[in-house]
Amino acid sequence: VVHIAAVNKDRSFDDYQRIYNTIAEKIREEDEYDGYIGYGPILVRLGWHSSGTYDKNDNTGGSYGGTMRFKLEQSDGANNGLGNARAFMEPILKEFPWISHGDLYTLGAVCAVQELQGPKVKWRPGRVDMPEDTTPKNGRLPDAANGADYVRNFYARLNMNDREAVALTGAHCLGRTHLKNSGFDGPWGAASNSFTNEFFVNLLNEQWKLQKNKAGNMQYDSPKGYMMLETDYALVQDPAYLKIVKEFANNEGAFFKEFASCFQKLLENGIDYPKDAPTYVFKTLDEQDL
Ligand code: HEM
Ligand SMILES: CCN(CC)c1nc(N)c2ccccc2n1
Repeated sequence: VVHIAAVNKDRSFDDYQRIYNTIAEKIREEDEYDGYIGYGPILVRLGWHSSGTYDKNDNTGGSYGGTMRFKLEQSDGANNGLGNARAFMEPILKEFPWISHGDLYTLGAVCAVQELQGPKVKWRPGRVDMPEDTTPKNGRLPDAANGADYVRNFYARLNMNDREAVALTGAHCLGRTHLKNSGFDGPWGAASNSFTNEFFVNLLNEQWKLQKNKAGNMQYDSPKGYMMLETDYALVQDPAYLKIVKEFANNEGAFFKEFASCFQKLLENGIDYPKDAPTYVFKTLDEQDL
C-alpha cells in the first residue's frame, strides 16, 4: 500500500493555525470534562489510536485514511471512550469541511501536546480520507496485560526502537484510565493535564504493588494513588528500557526532544511526502497572546 500526501495548494499555514486555535480555545473552554482533566489527554489518545494501527510490514493502517471515522474501527475495544474525542471534533469538521479526518485527528493531538505545555511537534498536512473497505481489521492496537517482550515487539511493528517506545509511553503523564473504557482504574488525585516527565519519575520513585483491580484486571498501584499498567511497568523490568526511563526521569529536555520526533513519526507512519510538502510548527495560544 502506498499513501502519497496530497498537498492542498489552496490552504496555507494560517488556515491550519486557525484550526489549531479553534481546537485549543475549545480545550480551554471545556475544562470540566472528565473531572476537570479536560479534553487534552483524550485528543492525544485519538491521534495516537488513529496512527497505532500502522503495520510497517505491508504499510497498511496508520492515520492517512481517517478510518477512525468508521464504526468498524470505533468498535475495537481498545478505542472505547474515544467517542468523546470524536464528538469534540464534530463542530470543528463542520466549520472547516476542507480538512481530512486524518489531518484533523493528528492536528488535534499535536495541539493538545503543545497546549498542555509539552514540546513543539512538527506537523504536515496531506492525509486523504479513504473508503470504509480500507479500514484495517480490529486487534492492531496494544493490550496492556503484557510485559517487555510484547511491548518491544508491538513498537517494532510501528518501526519504533527502544528509545522511541519509552518516549511514546511517556504520554501516560496525561489523563487516566477509566474502568468503563478499559477495565483499568486510576490514577487518582494527580492533576494529569500537563505534559511532563512525571510518568518516568513515578515509575522510579513510587512503591508499586501488582494487584487485581475491581474489574479483575492486574495493575500496579502505589500508596499515593498512582497506577501503572503492566505494559507501563515493563519499562522498569527490562534493563534496556530502564536505562532510558532513568535518563528521561532525570532530563525532561531529553524526553521532550525524543517525544517531539517520535510522535511526529508515529502520526506520519505510512505516508510518503512530496519534497514540496510544507512542514508546520504551530504557535500556542500563549505565544499569540490569545
Ligand atoms: C503498549 C502501549 C500502550 C498501551 C497498552 C496503552 C494503554 C492505555 C490504556 C488501557 C488507557 C486507558 C484508556 C481508558 O480507560 O480510558 C490509556 C490511556 C491513555 N493513553 Fe495509552 N497505551 C499505550 C501507549 C500510548 C501511547 C504511545 C500514547 C501516546 C503517545 C498513549 C496515550 C494515552 C493517553 C493520553 C491516555 C489517557 C486518555 C484519557 O485520559 O482519556 N498511550 N492507554
Ligand atoms: C503519571 C501518572 N499518570 C497521570 C497523573 C498516569 N499514569 C499512568 N500509568 C497512566 C496510564 C494510562 C493512562 C494514563 C496514565 N496516567
